[in-house]
Amino acid sequence: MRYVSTRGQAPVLDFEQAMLSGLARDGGLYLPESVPELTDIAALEGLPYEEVAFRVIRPFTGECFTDDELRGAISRAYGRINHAARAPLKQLAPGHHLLELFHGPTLAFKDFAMQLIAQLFEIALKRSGQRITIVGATSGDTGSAAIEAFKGIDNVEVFIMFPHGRVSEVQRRQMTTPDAANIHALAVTGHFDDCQARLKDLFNDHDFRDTVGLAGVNSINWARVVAQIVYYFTAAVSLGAPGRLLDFTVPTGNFGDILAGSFAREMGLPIRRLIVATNQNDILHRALTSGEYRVGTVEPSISPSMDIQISSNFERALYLAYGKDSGAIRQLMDELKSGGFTISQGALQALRELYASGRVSEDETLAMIRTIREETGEVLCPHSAVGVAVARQHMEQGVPMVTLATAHPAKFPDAVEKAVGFRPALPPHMAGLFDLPEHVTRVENDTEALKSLILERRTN
Ligand SMILES: N[C@@H](CCOP(=O)(O)O)C(=O)O
Repeated sequence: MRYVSTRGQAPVLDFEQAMLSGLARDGGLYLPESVPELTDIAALEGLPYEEVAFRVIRPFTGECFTDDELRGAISRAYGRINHAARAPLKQLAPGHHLLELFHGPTLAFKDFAMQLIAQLFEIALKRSGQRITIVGATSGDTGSAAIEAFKGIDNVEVFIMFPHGRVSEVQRRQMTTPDAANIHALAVTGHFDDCQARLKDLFNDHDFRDTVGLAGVNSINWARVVAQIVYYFTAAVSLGAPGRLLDFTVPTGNFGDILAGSFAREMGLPIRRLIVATNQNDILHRALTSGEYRVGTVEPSISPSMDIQISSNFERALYLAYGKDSGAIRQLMDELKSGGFTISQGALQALRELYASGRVSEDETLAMIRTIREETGEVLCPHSAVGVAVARQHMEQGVPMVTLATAHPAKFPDAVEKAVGFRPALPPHMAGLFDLPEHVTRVENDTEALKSLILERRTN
């Protein structure tokens, strides 16, 4: 299996090289050259999550990992998800199902990919003896998942940038309280897009990149996306796939999770539509409805993990919609530097054949948390509530809808309390979170300052 960059000017790599590279050297994102078809989808019915994961991921890894290595990594990763089904499906209403992705150690869907790639990184680095520096940008959930997955792993130093004052207190404490020598939490002055832009600056400085052995664990890393394909299969098969069409609604910020759904469809899963659910930071909804991808100001919201305007993985969706024309993608990404671009009619039509979208205000999000609590007793996190609200706008008779519940409500107690009048309890393994000392460094939104800090702090 070979991986190519969306911008067409970086070396073609295998899975392990693409995983360890993160961003391609031409600034693009890696994608598989072709997508393997999963032939016997019906046979997945009733299999343990780990077995489905192996069957879905295996075709993407090529010769990079033996079957035993991959099975071992999967089993260690998902052994940490605190639910027998790993990604349980709950019925919210007739025809509407919630896919709970928050039973992992950091209570967000990010654990599904992060736990696995940490295992794969460890195998690869042990083999090569290479030492790497992971730098990540987070609006709240990716950072804590990365820290939890990579803390204490040999040969890996981790720096996570989060926007100062713009993540929930639980998310911040998850990143600042781990006391591991290889972890560095950085509170950046600015918003998530600033953090992600600085991250790309670091990758695009090839001298710095090579000096520190830079690696990325955001969903710019293809390995993140591939691990997230799995739960589309487990959910769909338990609802009757491949014999039944279905829709998924995905709370969306950086477009990685929903993009994974598009690959599940390419592999043969009968997904009719993937519905992008956004909060007031609605660039994706605006792009899909108007064809104009124009960057606005990032507005803080009660669903902070989706407070994103420049959605990294949309580049992969555009590459596919433009018929893999990397020249066109280079041109669009150039225009993005001055604020945005117009999607061509052909590409927009291709995108709309698969994606629909909706936007939910802050009040609608709170109202949906309340409504679902009243109707079902379930308490949703604000991101999942955005998803459920948009899903309800798009439901069609006879087509089951699955909404991804991306985080546990206890990560966002202020928003939940505002909606339903109480603060959900953290699970027992996180009970001491508010008593632990925090370790965090304040950093300006400045690439050179970041480089100096990383060079000074790294021990590898
Ligand atoms: N919503 C994310 C932002 C980064 O997304 P990623 O999927 O590219 O890592 C977060 O919570 O950090």
